Amino acid sequence: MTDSHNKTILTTKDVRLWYGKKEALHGINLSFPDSGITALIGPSGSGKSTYLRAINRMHDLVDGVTVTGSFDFNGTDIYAPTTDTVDLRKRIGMVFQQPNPFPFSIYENVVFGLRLAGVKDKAILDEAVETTLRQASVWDEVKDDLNKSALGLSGGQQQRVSIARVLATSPELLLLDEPTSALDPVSSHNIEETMLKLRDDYAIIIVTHNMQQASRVSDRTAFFLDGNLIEVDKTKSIFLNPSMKETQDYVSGRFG
Ligand SMILES: Nc1ncnc2c1ncn2[C@@H]1O[C@H](COP(=O)(O)OP(=O)(O)OP(=O)(O)O)[C@@H](O)[C@H]1O
Repeated sequence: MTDSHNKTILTTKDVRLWYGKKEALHGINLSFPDSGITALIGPSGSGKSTYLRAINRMHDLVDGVTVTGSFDFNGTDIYAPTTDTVDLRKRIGMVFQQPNPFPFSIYENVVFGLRLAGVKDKAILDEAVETTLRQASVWDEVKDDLNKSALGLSGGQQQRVSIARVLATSPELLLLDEPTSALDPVSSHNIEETMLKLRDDYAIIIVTHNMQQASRVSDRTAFFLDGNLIEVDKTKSIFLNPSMKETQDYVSGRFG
């Protein structure tokens, strides 16, 4: 939750980002508590995903992107040249719109990051598999099929296995980029239940187009428009009593 005893896990200041010469983020100042869910909402092209991807340096993989500003993650300067991005992405896990299991067994998907980190002890791996699949609310559905291919699962199950894979490396922050937009309503509901289960133990940032989803799951909501952060507040305030006219227009469906 986001009450006053929360510590801040991430502080971003004056974040600007250019795709080539085009400035897509115009100076975002936004901080996040160490637990609870923050939803990023706003019309298409407002910069939500661009901002989210900047947090774990996903833009490093794309030519021509320039990022400036400060990103303080629990004392780590995310963009310092000495920051190891592999380690960073373990600490800041990301779940994408399309479930993206590897073409391996369910078990091997979940332990992928642990194996990369050199963990070999089968008891530790087994325990991580059960714990994270339970956290991701998919254990009961897959426990008898751990050695079967993850590609044989439904989209919703694949997405929850992807969440377990991210949880297995003990992240401090989870980034979810429209995690339910490719899923049917029942699978989306399952993912929302999973998020609600995780919110006390993890800091979670979710980009969503679905305003009902933002209002159901998030503690705080940040409204983006044209590469600017218009306002951030408790989710109830954003939906019922926003400070800014642009937010009011968006949440009442007047545009976007
Ligand atoms: N790889 C890219 N190259 C050039 N411009 C890009 C790229 N990705 C995004 N943009 C531009 O940056 C701006 C912000 O896009 P972004 O995808 O972050 O918005 P968004 O709010 O997440 O939108 P959506 O809800 O549609 O995903 C848009 O003008 C978009 O066209």
